[in-house]
Amino acid sequence: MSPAATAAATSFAAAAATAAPTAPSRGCVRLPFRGGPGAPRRAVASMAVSTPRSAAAASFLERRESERALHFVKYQGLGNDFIMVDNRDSSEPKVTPEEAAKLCDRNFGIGADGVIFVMPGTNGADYTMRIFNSDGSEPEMCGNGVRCFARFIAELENLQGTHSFTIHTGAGLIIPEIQSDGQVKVDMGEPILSGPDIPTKLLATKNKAVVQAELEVEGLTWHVTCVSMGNPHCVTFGAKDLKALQVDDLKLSEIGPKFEHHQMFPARTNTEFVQVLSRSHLKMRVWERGAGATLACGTGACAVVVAAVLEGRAERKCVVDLPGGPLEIEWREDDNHVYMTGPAEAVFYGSVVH
Ligand SMILES: N[C@@H](CCC[C@H](N)C(=O)O)C(=O)O
Repeated sequence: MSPAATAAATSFAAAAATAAPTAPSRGCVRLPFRGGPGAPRRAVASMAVSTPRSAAAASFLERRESERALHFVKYQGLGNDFIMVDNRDSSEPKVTPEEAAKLCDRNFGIGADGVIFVMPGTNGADYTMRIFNSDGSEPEMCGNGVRCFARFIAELENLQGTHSFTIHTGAGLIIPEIQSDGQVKVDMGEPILSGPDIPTKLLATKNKAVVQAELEVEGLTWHVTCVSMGNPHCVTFGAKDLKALQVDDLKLSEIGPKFEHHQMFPARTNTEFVQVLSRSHLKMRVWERGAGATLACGTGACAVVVAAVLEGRAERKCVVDLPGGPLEIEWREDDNHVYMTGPAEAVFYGSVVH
């Protein structure tokens, strides 16, 4: 994927700026916003552009019509942003991990925390979700991504109102439900607590789970609880001999990678740093495996509530504040499933040529 083959809205802006004036009845290149300020940016064009066309406009149109054009919609869930690709016609992702990394680059590409593919269902599920992180690695699951996925399906299938889907993921079957207010509630399944299955080499400390285990990072002994929501998470409320974490004070980009690549995590790890505001209100920052500091992490927020319950710090139903906004998380006692509720919205439509 050539970095020069930038998002269509960018190319489109250039094309529109240089296109010769046209009579409205013959069509015009219209830029791009429909609806109010909150409405998604849509690179919308009436394509009957009258001659003469400028070179920029011509090359834009050729690229747009090329068979190699990849159309995408950018979605975000609490600022965790994804390039969504309609991949319903194939079980092979339309872009490679290397291309995904380039697309996610915030300077030389579109910019995103990951690329998500809507694929045909497998194992009886309605759809399959695959995702590449912004470094090109492939995680098993993505909580904010699955909310975006549900809203993207509704858009593709032109569905209005409440709907739920079964989605096959690397973490098993995940069930998002679009609610009447547009929020998406997701049955995220059961947390995995056994060390080798997370995976972590840290030894179990409590009923086969790794709870408040000691982990040496940067000369400090951190207390960590490890949880998999299909993907691995290391949750910490602080280090020995330090007072309670003030998450805003953390130097995340320095400390985050030390956890991510720690030898105790053979598949690397996502790490959540958490401050307890009350027994039903937590505040966290996240360093994501393969994506770095992001504004939100849905699986991370679920892991945080599970860890807080295991450590006796919080109730099973909490609001979790992330830099991008709050998520409602509940770890239900009756079915052992974790439920996550939060927003997801389309913010940008475009195309790239690869
Ligand atoms: N942001 C996501 C998690 C994405 C995957 C993660 N980086 C990993 O490698 O496991 C979420 O909202 O859950």
